[in-house]
Amino acid sequence: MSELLTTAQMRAIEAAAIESGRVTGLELMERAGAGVVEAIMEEWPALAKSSYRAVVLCGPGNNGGDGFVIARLLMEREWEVQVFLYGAPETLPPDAKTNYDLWCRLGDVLPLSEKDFRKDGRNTADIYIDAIFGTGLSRAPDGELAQFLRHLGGAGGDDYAARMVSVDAPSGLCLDSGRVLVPPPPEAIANLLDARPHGAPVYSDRFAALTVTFQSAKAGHFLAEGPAVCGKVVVKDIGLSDWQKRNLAAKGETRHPAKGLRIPKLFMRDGPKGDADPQLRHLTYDMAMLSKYRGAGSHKFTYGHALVLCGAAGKTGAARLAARGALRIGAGVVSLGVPAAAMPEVTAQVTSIMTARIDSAEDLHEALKDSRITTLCLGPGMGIARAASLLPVALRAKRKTVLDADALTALSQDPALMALLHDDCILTPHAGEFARLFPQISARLKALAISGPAYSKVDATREAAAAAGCSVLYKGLDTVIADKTGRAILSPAYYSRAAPWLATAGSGDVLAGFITGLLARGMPVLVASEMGAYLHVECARSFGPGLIAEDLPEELPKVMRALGVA
Ligand SMILES: NC(=O)C1=CN([C@@H]2O[C@H](COP(=O)(O)OP(=O)(O)OC[C@H]3O[C@@H](n4cnc5c(N)ncnc54)[C@H](O)[C@@H]3O)[C@@H](O)[C@H]2O)[C@@H](O)CC1
Ligand SMILES: [K+]
Repeated sequence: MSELLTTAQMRAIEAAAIESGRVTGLELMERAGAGVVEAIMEEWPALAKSSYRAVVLCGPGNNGGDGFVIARLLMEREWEVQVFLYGAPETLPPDAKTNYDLWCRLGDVLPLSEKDFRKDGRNTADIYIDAIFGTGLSRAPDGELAQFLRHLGGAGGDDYAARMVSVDAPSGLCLDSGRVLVPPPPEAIANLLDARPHGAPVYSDRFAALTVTFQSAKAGHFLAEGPAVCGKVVVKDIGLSDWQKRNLAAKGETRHPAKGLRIPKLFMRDGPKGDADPQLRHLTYDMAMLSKYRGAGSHKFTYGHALVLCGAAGKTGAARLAARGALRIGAGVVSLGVPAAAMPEVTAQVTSIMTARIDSAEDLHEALKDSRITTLCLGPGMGIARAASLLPVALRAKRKTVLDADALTALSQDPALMALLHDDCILTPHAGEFARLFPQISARLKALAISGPAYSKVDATREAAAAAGCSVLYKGLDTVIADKTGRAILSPAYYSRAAPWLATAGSGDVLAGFITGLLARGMPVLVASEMGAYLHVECARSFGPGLIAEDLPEELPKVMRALGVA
């Protein structure tokens, strides 16, 4: 598990390092600039072999300072370098000003305007360095600056992305939320053409080929539009790990010792955003959890009995998928709670999964007298009316409970049901279900972002979990899982973990099943949800294109073996 930092945390860590006297801001800036040059040469080895032309676009803060360092280091490699500066040199912060002065001994600086850039910069460089804004972006750029950034982002038809290297972030991207703060052109707002998710039809897609960030990735690289605009993200160590660790330890948090164990690449950050002194917590889990609940000679009920409530005849596939997922991931026993009329259909399709006739709330009440049923799953293919009628009994039973699909719609229609949610529930909405359950939170997330740090999917999921009084897994390529205390985990299916073929009918049902199975094995809700989401993507990646939902549970044994699960 690696942590994502917020921009405030990054600033705090940098400040602590500088205060310690062991490193100066100027040294950090030099390391950052050198890290970017190194990343460029690693990405395009041919560029290391000769001298080329670079255009470096510097902004008014320390991101711009990094830009001056990069310009100087490239010139030392005998590159031809053209530098533009947005803003006045006198107002640069001290370290950036020092590097500006150093650069001025080597070359010119042109004021950054779209006109000058078009004249002197456009299409003339092998590499463009975008060092306009990094973690300090505090509001939506406007006027000419916004227009220029849109131009860089491809709005005018020029495409710089293949040669663009962004320092820390594509300028205009909020590194806390992954939202592009650059507003759409006025005419697009006027015409309400702003139809893209997160309200930013701004950068045509990819802004940069490569984004080089420092010390640790930031949440914005993985959320919302971040992955689309960043290209590839490379993290360069600038020697702040001592302070990063101390920053965490100071909060009384410890990292789980992952001795020799393979830790899945998951990203997590914690603590209320915007805090002067935000918290980062480590979730103490690793893949050993998957082995932990499997002991030789144990009885099947040791691993829990999960009950998946099934829908009407003709609609039972979704619950069967969930049940299969729960069984494959290691629940000891999985039963489907089936209406009488659907029983022939279900029994014709399942073998190791048991069935129980559950037509009514009374039937469910009876079934739950069996205390060995530790976990419930409601929603997939259930039908809203059946979900609404079974939910009161299911929720009052206070078992570990996964609520998906129709159960979420039923919940959203009845505040009395929402009030029954408890600590051991996990809601797994996609964006549409999330909007039905939490309309105000969803509207805030979709609104045009005008200041940074912008409201993020992490914020929204935390707020939803607090409002619902249980855990929430907000699905998407940037899945976020949060519990009501604010612990949050980002489980992205991006970059090296991209699995576009996971967007297939029934895939969400299998995810609900995976989480159900892990809960049945005794894992805490947040851990089960996170691991379920992680394994879900791993199964899709392992299977590859052509995947259908049925394949996901069947891929699990291979994935778990590869992860070293005993
Ligand atoms: N934090 C760290 O540990 C390090 C940071 N470094 C660099 O420093 C950057 C952060 O520097 P800063 O905090 O100076 O922030 P930035 O350089 O990202 O931007 C801040 C400047 O932009 C202005 N600004 C913000 N939003 C604007 C808008 N919408 N329109 C016009 N002006 C706007 C601010 O007024 C300020 O002048 C990082 O992204 C990174 O590139 C590196 O030098 C190395 C170490
Ligand atoms: K930048």
